[in-house]
Amino acid sequence: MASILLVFASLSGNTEEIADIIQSQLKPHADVTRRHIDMDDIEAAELESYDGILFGTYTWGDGDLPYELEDFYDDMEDIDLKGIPAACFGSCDSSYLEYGAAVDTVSMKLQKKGAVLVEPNLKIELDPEGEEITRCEEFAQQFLVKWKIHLQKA
Ligand SMILES: Cc1cc2nc3c(=O)[nH]c(=O)nc-3n(C[C@H](O)[C@H](O)[C@H](O)COP(=O)(O)O)c2cc1C
Repeated sequence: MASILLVFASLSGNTEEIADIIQSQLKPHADVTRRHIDMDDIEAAELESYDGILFGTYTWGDGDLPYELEDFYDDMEDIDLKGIPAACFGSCDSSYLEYGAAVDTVSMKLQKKGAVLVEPNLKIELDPEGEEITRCEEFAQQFLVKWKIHLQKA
């Protein structure tokens, strides 16, 4: 079965909740490896080893990356993700000017390193509730559809 890396940074658990919903959708269709940056041991080079990447992050400071993601992000400079389908998600807070900016930063980096962004960035207001849960499920389902098409072409 083809493999997907579900990797995320989450301090207070909101991005992790989004990751949980995504994981529940992916599970029957792919071999999913889940990594919590800061809690699990993961090097940026590990991103190269999967057939697909789902990357989640919350936003800190003034539209900044979380501290625990900074080294990982810098190390991404030295990897090659050529042609790997990817998508990004994260919990955000609309009371801040730079809404979910870290999600955009990470997705730009993935693309710079050659990954193919197959879904628009998913930004969820704080913890997913009601309609937002459906948006997370649809995001995962859409990713799967495009990911499978991509694998067939490769
Ligand atoms: C000091 C601080 C700075 C933040 N800056 C931003 C920001 O610039 N943009 C944004 O969308 N959210 C910002 N947030 C909100 C967090 O991203 C939000 O609380 C998110 O749900 C945390 O996700 P987590 O539960 O996965 O850790 C900030 C929160 C704190 C405490």
